[in-house]
Amino acid sequence: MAAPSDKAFPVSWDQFHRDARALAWRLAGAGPFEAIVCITRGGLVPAAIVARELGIRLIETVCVASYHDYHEQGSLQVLKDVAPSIRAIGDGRGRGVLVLDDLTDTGKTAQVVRAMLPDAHFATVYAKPAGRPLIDTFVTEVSQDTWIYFPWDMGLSYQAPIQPGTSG
Ligand SMILES: O=P(O)(O)OC[C@H]1O[C@H](OP(=O)(O)OP(=O)(O)O)[C@H](O)[C@@H]1O
Ligand code: HPA
Ligand SMILES: [Mg+2]
Repeated sequence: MAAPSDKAFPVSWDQFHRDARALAWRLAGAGPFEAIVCITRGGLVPAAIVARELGIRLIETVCVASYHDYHEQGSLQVLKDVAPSIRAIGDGRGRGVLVLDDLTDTGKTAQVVRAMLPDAHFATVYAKPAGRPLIDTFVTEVSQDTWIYFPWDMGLSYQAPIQPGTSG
């Protein structure tokens, strides 16, 4: 389970697009990739952006769920495996396949997918130190006690002024 986070790292759509595009620039020299496997659901968003930038049209999902409640990692469940046709790419161990997720935190999700595709190239937009060794390419590292707030989980809301006792 992820420790309750002290720090918040909010990411806007604009920032996420820029960071995902920066990831695509880094991946451009690491291929060629025949297919993307995105880890749902968070991996669907960077997958769309990276696929567009790198001209990849063969997109597969592996469906993994672990954080059932906010901040709490429950038991990790693989709801849908990688299709045999994608597993068969390259040497049958994932060479030539790009695995994408929005972030790695404890690294447990990446570890489960790495067991399916050991030679695939693993990439995330954000990485925390515990998950970092599992990932080949990422853009921004944040500390383990930081919680990343993605734009698809947020909405506009009132912010109290910094100075206590004053109104906005
Ligand atoms: O490195 P870990 O500690 O395993 O955590 C990282 C995973 O947790 C989140 O997914 P989550 O299981 O919450 O599902 P979601 O993508 O559907 O939001 C995130 O999108 C990563 O896939
Ligand atoms: O920091 C995080 N933010 C959003 N989802 C997550 N899932 C694991 N860690 C995180
Ligand atoms: Mg996820």
